[in-house]
Amino acid sequence: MSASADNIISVRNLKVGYKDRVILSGINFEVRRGEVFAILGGSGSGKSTLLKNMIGLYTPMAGEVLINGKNMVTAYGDERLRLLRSFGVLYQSGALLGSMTVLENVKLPLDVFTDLPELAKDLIALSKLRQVDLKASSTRLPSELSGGMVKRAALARALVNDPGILFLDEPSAGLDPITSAGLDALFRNLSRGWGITLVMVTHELPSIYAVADRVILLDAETKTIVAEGNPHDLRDHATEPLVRHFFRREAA
Ligand SMILES: Nc1ncnc2c1ncn2[C@@H]1O[C@H](COP(=O)(O)OP(=O)(O)OP(=O)(O)O)[C@@H](O)[C@H]1O
Repeated sequence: MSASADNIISVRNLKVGYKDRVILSGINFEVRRGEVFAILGGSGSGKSTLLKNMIGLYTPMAGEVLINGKNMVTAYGDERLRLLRSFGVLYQSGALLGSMTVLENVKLPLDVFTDLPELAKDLIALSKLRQVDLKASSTRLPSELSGGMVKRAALARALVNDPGILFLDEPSAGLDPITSAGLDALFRNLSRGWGITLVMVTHELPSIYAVADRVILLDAETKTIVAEGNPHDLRDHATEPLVRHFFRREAA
């Protein structure tokens, strides 16, 4: 089997930053189909910047982001649109529209990208709400939901186009540990049960150990990746002080 057959995302020699300020360079890694991949690092190490460059919100200074073999950086027109539709994104805030019900929020991408009849859109959106265990709240407004429920509703919306890849920016930010653990279980189910590839930015160690198959650790000082691998292996076997410290800071 070729090394690339299982890779759904390849990041090659990526250099990212703002104006002429380089935040990260020499970034190389692969994300394997179906895995939960976490981008880790201290505050300001460039996790969100890397994610935003991967999903096409920013243009890298150099390098490639291949998604299903297609370069996100240079894709334009219909090819770019197809690439954008091949993944979902869960933003940190959830970004639900306050004046719309949960169901209407989840349907939004179908309104934009398809001309399906309303009934079909309702059925698809309801099936996604069931997938995240939120079907009973479909007629509620976002203001009537808890923080964890807002995340689930936003997740249903990110899943509504049946993406093969889901990008998540700090999905547990601001949630209590129990709600956060519930979301982790949902992420595991999306990966193991539905075969969706998850790429998440996080610094919640319990979540990392609970769901991530592989991780990269970014470092603001050297502006690059300082460790890559399974988080349990890195915790138990890493010898570099910086890496040991990151993975053991809260571990028993
Ligand atoms: N829009 C922007 N314009 C200029 N500089 C930015 C912008 N966004 C982030 N930065 C800078 O880029 C660096 C990396 O920020 P980034 O938000 O990617 O880090 P992070 O690892 O996600 O941090 P955190 O965990 O605190 O969210 C920081 O020095 C930050 O000040």
